[in-house]
Amino acid sequence: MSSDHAAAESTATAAATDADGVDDVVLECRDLSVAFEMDRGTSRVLNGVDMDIRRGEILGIVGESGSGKSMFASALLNAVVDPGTTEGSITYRPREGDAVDVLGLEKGPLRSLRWEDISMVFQGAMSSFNPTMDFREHFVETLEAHDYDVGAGIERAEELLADLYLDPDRVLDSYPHELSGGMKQRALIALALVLEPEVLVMDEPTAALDLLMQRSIISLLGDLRDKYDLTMVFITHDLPLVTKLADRIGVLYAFEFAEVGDTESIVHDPKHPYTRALLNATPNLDAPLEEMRPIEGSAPDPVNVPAGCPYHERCPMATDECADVKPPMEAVSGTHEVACHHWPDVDDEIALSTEVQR
Ligand SMILES: Nc1ncnc2c1ncn2[C@@H]1O[C@H](COP(=O)(O)OP(=O)(O)OP(=O)(O)O)[C@@H](O)[C@H]1O
Repeated sequence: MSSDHAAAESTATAAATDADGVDDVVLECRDLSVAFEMDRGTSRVLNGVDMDIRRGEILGIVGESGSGKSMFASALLNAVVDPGTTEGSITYRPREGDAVDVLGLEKGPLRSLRWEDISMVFQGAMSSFNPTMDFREHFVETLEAHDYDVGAGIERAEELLADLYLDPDRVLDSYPHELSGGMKQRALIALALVLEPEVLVMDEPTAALDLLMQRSIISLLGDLRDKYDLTMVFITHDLPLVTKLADRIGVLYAFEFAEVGDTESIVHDPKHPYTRALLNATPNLDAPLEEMRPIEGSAPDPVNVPAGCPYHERCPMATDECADVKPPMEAVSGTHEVACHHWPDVDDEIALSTEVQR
């Protein structure tokens, strides 16, 4: 790691070094911010985020609605919509070749990077299929637009569709309205992988599906990661769902990471009061209903994030210090970090009422 990176190691990045000390980072975000200028002020919808995404991992990103999850996903691909501005840096380190400054790319190379290196399944993307084209035409169009060999690409599409437990011939010859939601979503994942990207970013990919289909797609994603050596970023508001898949989890609160750690630590030993609240508010079929605690208050407005710790107005542990001083990210362990002044006391102060099943 170069010296300019070393300075940031005390932030969410240390948690990206695995137990063996391996530090093979595929996407490195530093001081990443997204802002929109509004009549009533600057809306900072991602606020100076540091994150290292390790090659081959599945990173889950969770948080309430409006916490900045989709903005983080869009920023990773330098795909924030106008008039939003993205600042900071994102470095993509391919397996082979030079590092790429994602935010500095011109239009053409950025377009290639987006499908060929870092691919994305956007929220609600299922409805973006062209209803007048069958799935074969969708695959061919994507392959041709990137100058890929169509024959070889369709073979890969067939393999991917089969990996996703779909009948390749049937899907390729079907129109979007002829497939169920679960089948369409799997076809979309195959399309996102047809150009052999190294990283797949998924924003709420299973939100529109029933519970059973969600669970089966989750297990298929794990298989795909292993087979194709993928790195995945899985964005969701559904903490129990992501614990079934992710190696690490980043908890976003008010456009910043409140806590980042290996999944075991986040689920069984969370140190941020917000993560505890999120877990305690999580519906769990095995837990008694009276143990569920909705999170009181509402998420901050991006134009008016409170000073100090952004969570202090909702936090049962907040003190004057929390209102005045923003807590830095601190290491709980080599794979777990939290931004809270009072994390050493959280075990005594906020009980975990429900046990999330992994
Ligand atoms: N085009 C836009 N212009 C201005 N503000 C926006 C725009 N798109 C989103 N925002 C704001 O950015 C903030 C973060 O939104 P984002 O979509 O990232 O949240 P999220 O965590 O993904 O929520 P959800 O789970 O509801 O999708 C929100 O306050 C939202 O209102």
